[in-house]
Formats: sequence, structure tokens, C-alpha cells
Amino acid sequence: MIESQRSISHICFIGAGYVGGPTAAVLARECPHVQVTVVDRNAERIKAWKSDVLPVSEPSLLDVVRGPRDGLNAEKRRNLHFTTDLEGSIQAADTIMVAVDTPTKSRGTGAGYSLDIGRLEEVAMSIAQYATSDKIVVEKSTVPVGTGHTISNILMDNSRVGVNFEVLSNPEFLAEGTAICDLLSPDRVLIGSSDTKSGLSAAQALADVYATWVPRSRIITINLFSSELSKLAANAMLAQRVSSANALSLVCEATGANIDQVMHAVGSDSRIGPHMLRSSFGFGGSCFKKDILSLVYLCKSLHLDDVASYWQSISDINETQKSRAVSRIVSRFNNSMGGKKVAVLGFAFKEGTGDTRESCSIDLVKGLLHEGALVNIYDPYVDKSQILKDLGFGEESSGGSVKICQSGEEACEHTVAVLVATNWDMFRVNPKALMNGVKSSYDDTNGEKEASSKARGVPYGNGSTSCSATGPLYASNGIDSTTEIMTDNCVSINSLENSSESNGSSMETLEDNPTPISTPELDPVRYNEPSTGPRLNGINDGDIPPVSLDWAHVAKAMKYPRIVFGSSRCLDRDVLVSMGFDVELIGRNKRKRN
Ligand SMILES: NC(=O)c1ccc[n+]([C@@H]2O[C@H](COP(=O)([O-])OP(=O)(O)OC[C@H]3O[C@@H](n4cnc5c(N)ncnc54)[C@H](O)[C@@H]3O)[C@@H](O)[C@H]2O)c1
Ligand SMILES: O=c1ccn([C@@H]2O[C@H](COP(=O)(O)OP(=O)(O)O[C@H]3O[C@H](CO)[C@@H](O)[C@H](O)[C@H]3O)[C@@H](O)[C@H]2O)c(=O)[nH]1
Repeated sequence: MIESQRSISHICFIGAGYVGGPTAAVLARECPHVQVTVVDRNAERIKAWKSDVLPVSEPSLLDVVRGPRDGLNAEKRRNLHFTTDLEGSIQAADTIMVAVDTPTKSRGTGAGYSLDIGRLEEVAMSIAQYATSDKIVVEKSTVPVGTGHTISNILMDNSRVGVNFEVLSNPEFLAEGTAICDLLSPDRVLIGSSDTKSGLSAAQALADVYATWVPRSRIITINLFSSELSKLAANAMLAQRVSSANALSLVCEATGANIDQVMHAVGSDSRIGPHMLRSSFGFGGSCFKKDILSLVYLCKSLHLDDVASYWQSISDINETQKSRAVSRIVSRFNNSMGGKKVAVLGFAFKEGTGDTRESCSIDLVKGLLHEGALVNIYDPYVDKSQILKDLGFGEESSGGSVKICQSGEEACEHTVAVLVATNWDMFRVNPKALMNGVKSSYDDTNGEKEASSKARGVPYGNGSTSCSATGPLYASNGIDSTTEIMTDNCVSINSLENSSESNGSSMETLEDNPTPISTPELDPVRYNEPSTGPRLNGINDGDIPPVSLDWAHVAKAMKYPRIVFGSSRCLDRDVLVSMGFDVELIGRNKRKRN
């Protein structure tokens, strides 16, 4: 049993991925008195974490890493280390945070639904085998309910005599693209433990570490099962909101209602709130689908079939949304897409990241190819090889039906339809520039962005010193005042001492903030250049922004009927129609002018 009044001074993270790396870096930065070691079996990844070309792309991440890793912090102390030495790292640590991947099982019982905790079990075996002193073992990974007990059993059954373990659950809630802000200023930190004296003491010790920078009121301690279930439930409920918006978008398309107006009206009810209500081509990303399906599996295992069906329907609506989008385009061509060229702009699963896991673009492109279309794709934040891999092609084996383009203009050349699948700022219609007959460019909007961000007290510009909101960033083109609501939960990395005070959230309607807000103050990418290191796709500190799409050029380059299809977040129907485009918006019926 672990002694009470325990304190934590050396943490080992196992798993140096999207969660492990950034979480360890923020913890090391905020707690200079704690030694933090990050270990991974992937030597390439560890090498990259030791370099300035990090394997994970997140705004401001490099700055956060370099302080404690290179001794560039105020204390001039290095307390963040990356290594492949699992045995030594386990032995040196008093606390081990496990952040390995838990994908959906691909075979065996529960395949396609259940989370695969094999890597976690493997790590538990290693901890049991190498540990020579008591350890707190923390599940950072998203896991099925009951995993904590499984891990406890593995540790107890395989450890040395006299070595004790306490297993905690501490799920992570960061979203990609805003990871640093989310970690610095979390809505809550959840710590689950057993309710024994030693369990509560371990939970308290971990809470004390977080309390260095997170207000105590935001640190929630609950039981182990509740904590594990809360993570799955949070993702399921966030996805449920998106699916609700998307389900209603179909009702809007069939009636005279406008989805943006409806979601604005609904989200204005303080009991509902405005977040995660943007209709889209569907939610993507590595977590939502996998975690909902895990919840479905749990319910089925508990013989709660109607509950399982309820959660399943959220995933089903998401699939329908993607296939309906393809049908909507295809029906505009009398169901005959053979040989017709279509552009898909954006391949990442959301703006602000280069990650393509479960991106709706994959299904949109596959659906169009199935109909016989030729598809041009452009996303400067995603490597060509990644796109071809996601579509199931080898390097150049798409049979000519897919072309990965170097610019949005090239992608739209000779196309009959353009789908804006990721709401990148660069695809946004800039009405002011267009009205003035000026070529729209990213730089055109910088003055406005700067003014806007200053007004909101957000540092603008160099992504290495600032970051933006947690949660959805309701970027606005400044046109449809009913469409967007922005969150403003921003912190400056320069004023980290105050981060715990600065995490209050406020909402403003567009009228309060009529200028375009980009995705997090993005560290731009130098596009069209091959990636130079083992970094994942995405936005990297110090890169240069891509130029915005020149919609005037696109109007000339496309062929009749020049359909542009996407969400009103990026596309202003009136401006595009005035330029000669035929505009289809998610959740709007063109003929009813809603
Ligand atoms: N990506 C997100 O935004 C996010 C957010 C919240 C929670 N999560 C959850 O966190 C967990 C980790 O996700 P991720 O996106 O960081 O995964 P990831 O794939 O980016 O990273 C996992 C890392 O673990 C390493 N690893 C796997 N098995 C190992 C072993 N036996 N020994 C040493 N290293 C090992 C892998 O090499 C990899 O580097 C998952 O459960 C995920 O659901 C992810
Ligand atoms: O109103 C909205 C909000 C989001 N999306 C889409 O939903 C998906 C997921 O978006 P988001 O939640 O912002 O990104 P993730 O990085 O997947 O983060 C989610 O998944 C993580 C992994 O578990 C959790 O930690 C986070 O809390 C949770 O937000 C993306 O395709 C978005 O485009 C919409 O379509 N409409």
C-alpha cells in the first residue's frame, strides 16, 4: 500500500505521441521542481523530440518544449528528458503516466468497436517487471471502463515482492490544434482513484502537481470507473452535439430553415450553449468515432441494447452526413459524374491541424471516385503521400483519377464543382478584397486580425508566443451575423504565471467581433516543400502561411455549372453568386433562399 502524504518528484511518461509529448512538456514547464522523462519505443520519435523538428505539430509546442528540455527557462534547469530507456525511466520515476495509443480493435472479440488496450497491458507488464520501488501508475490513454482494475491485476501478479502500485485514471481532454492552450488552461482535470486510503492519497499527490498551474476548483477527484467512463461520455456527448446539428441540417435543407440561424437560436439558451453546434460534412479525428464505438460496445456487453443503439445512432448520422454530401453533388449532375472533374479543398480532419485520421475528406473523395469523378485535392498542411495512403493508393497508383495539387487554384482548374471540406482560413471568401477587385490573400486580412485580437486581449502574430481558444473556434468571415459565436478562452504563453487566472471563458456574438478570426494563431507552414523530418503533417513553428485562394481566378478557371459546396463558415453565398458561382451550403436550401 502506498503511504499517505506522498509527493511526486519524478514522472515518467510512456508514449511520446500527440498526448504524451505535449502533456509532459507543459507539466515540465509548469513544475520545474519535477523531473519529467518521456519514453517511447519508437526511436525516431524520441530523436525528433530531442530536435527542433518535433514529431507533433501544435502551435507554440516548440517554445514550450525548449524551455525545460534545453534549460532555457527562468530556472535554467533541464527537467524534461526524452529517451528510449524504458527500464531506467521506470526505475527512476515515482509516478508513471501511460499515454500509449488505444485504437479500435481490428480483430477478435469486439473488433470494429472495442478499444484495443494491448499496448497498455504490455506497458503494465514492463512496469511490473522493472519497478524496484512503489509507483503511482496513471492511465492517460482513453480506455474502456474497468481497465484500471485490469492494470492493477497485471501489476500485482507480476511485480517484485514488496513493491506496491496505485492505479489512477487521468484522461486527457486536449483537442488537436489547441493542445497547448487546452493543457495550460483546462476546463477541468479529472483524477479517478480507488477509494482506499492509499488510492485517495495517490490522487491527492497528482492533484498537487496539477495545482501548480490549474485552480483547485477545476481539479475533480472521483472514482476510477467514473473517471474512465467520463472520458468516453465527454467525447460521445461532444460528437452528439455535432451529429444533432448535422441531423438538423438535413431538416433545414428540406424546409426553409437555415441551420446557422437555428443553431444560433438554440445555442443561445444558456442551458445548451454554443459549442460544438457547427454543421459540417461530418466529424472526423482519431477520437470521436473510436470512443463512441467503445461506448456502444460497453453498452452491448452490459446487455443495454437500446442504450447501445442510442450511441450508435450518433456515429450513423455522421456516416450519413458524408454520403449525403456526395449524393447532393452527384444529383446536380443527373447522377452522372463519369469523367467530371471535382476539387476537394482541405484534407485535414479540421482546420488547425494536418492530421487526417477519420477525416471526412477521405469519404468524400472515395464517394466521388466511386461515382466516376476525377478528383483534384489540395491541402498545404498534409503530405501527398499521406493523402494517397488514406485513399488506399500507393505513391502514384491512383490510376489518374486523383491529383494532389500544389495550390487551390490548380485544384479548381477545369472542375465543375468544388467542395470546401476543411474550413481553413485560406479558403475563406474575403468579401472586402473581392469587392475591391483585389486578389484575396492571407496578408490582406492580417490588419483586421491584429486589430481584432488586440481588442480581445489576445496576442496576435508569432504563433510561438501566443495561442488561442480552447474548444471550437468559430471563425467568421464577417458576413452572416447569425452564423458564428466565438469563444475567447485565450492565454499568452508569455504570461504563464497568470494562466490559472486567465482561463475564464466568455462568448461574444459576431456583432461584437466583426472581423475574421483564424484558427489558433497558426504557426504557418511553408507549403510545396517536402517535409524534412519525421514530423507529422501539420502546422509548425516558424513556417510561412499559404496564400489565400483567389476566388476570382477560380471563377474563371472552373467549368459550368461552377458549383461550390461547403459550410457558411467559409463560404459567403451572396459574394460567390455575384461572382458567377452556383453555391450549395450545408443546411441551406438554395431554392428557398434560406
Ligand atoms: N490525439 C488526441 O488528440 C488525444 C486527445 C485525448 C486523448 N487521447 C488518447 O490518448 C491516447 C494516446 O493518443 P495519441 O494520439 O497520443 O497516440 P499516438 O499514437 O500519437 O502516440 C502513442 C505513442 O505510444 C507509443 N507506444 C505504444 N506502445 C508503446 C510501448 N509498449 N512502449 C513504449 N511506447 C509505446 C507509440 O510509439 C506512440 O509514439 C489514446 O488513448 C487516445 O485515445 C488522444
Ligand atoms: O461544431 C463543430 C465542432 C467540431 N466539428 C468537427 O468535429 C471533429 C472533432 O473536432 P474537435 O473536437 O475540435 O477535435 P479533436 O482534436 O478530435 O478533439 C476531440 O477529441 C479529443 C480526443 O479524445 C478530446 O480530447 C477533445 O476534448 C475533443 O474535442 C472535427 O472534424 C471538427 O471539424 C464539427 O463538425 N462541428
